[in-house]
Amino acid sequence: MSRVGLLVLGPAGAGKSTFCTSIISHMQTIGRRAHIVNLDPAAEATEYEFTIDIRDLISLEDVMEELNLGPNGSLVYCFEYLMNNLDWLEEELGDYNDEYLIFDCPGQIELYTHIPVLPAIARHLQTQLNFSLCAAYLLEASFVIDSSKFFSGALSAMSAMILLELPHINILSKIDVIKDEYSKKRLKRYLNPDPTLLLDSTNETWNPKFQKLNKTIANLVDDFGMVQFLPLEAKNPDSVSAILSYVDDVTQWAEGQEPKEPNDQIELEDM
Ligand SMILES: Nc1nc2c(ncn2[C@@H]2O[C@H](COP(=O)(O)OP(=O)(O)OP(=O)(O)O)[C@@H](O)[C@H]2O)c(=O)[nH]1
Repeated sequence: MSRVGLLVLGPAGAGKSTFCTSIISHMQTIGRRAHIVNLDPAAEATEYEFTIDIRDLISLEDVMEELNLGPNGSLVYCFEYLMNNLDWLEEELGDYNDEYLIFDCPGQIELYTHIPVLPAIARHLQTQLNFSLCAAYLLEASFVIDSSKFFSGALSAMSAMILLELPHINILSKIDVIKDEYSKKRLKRYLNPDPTLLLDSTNETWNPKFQKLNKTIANLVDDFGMVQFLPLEAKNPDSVSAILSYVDDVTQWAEGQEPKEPNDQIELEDM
């Protein structure tokens, strides 16, 4: 039986660590064992202790100080160091066989959208350590409910999806922040959006000379089927549970364990 791992990705402040701790709470409630693997060498303490912590291998502060690098260069160095010391990760993961491992990743999305370090680590987890992995890409709902920002968010999510080549779900986080009726209506439109329709409102506000480019991007997003986002309110156990059951479906479907394509949309009313 393979081990299950969820890679939690997304820009800084999208709510990744909060989501990870909410998963642990949920798992405790349903009597399933889960652990956080912290892959952020600059992480701050969270409600739950990290079971495995990259900072036991290397810390961002040390790299910045010793190599005189800035924060981003140091982060890349830390990941390359991890890549060259995968036996450390292998040893740390050794004892957790039938448990759920949640990999909390750094918010510097270039680690999974530009350079192939995290994809290489994911590949190692799959091929050498027998993991079934799924990637959850978080974007803040309040950021995305604007057409031009939607496209930039969707492109970053798509870039991660293409580089990682993992079963992938997109999540709109912090939906509880969206309170007024007008924004709630907009949110619904963005959970299962039609990129070509969103294009119309983008073109209204953008310089006409970009219309052809906007159309090409909308078609690209449409073609890749990057059109579904799941709503998340991290402090709402029903919301976390709905996402985890979706993750299970996506992972099992990708593994060919269940001939069922997970395409049922989680409705805001379900939560
Ligand atoms: N209202 C609300 N706030 C949230 C939610 N999830 C996270 N937050 C808040 O958003 C802020 C950032 O959350 P984090 O979980 O630290 O975000 P992160 O993506 O791990 O951030 P980095 O580690 O910097 O990449 C914190 O103040 C959280 O309390 C949510 O569902 N609702």
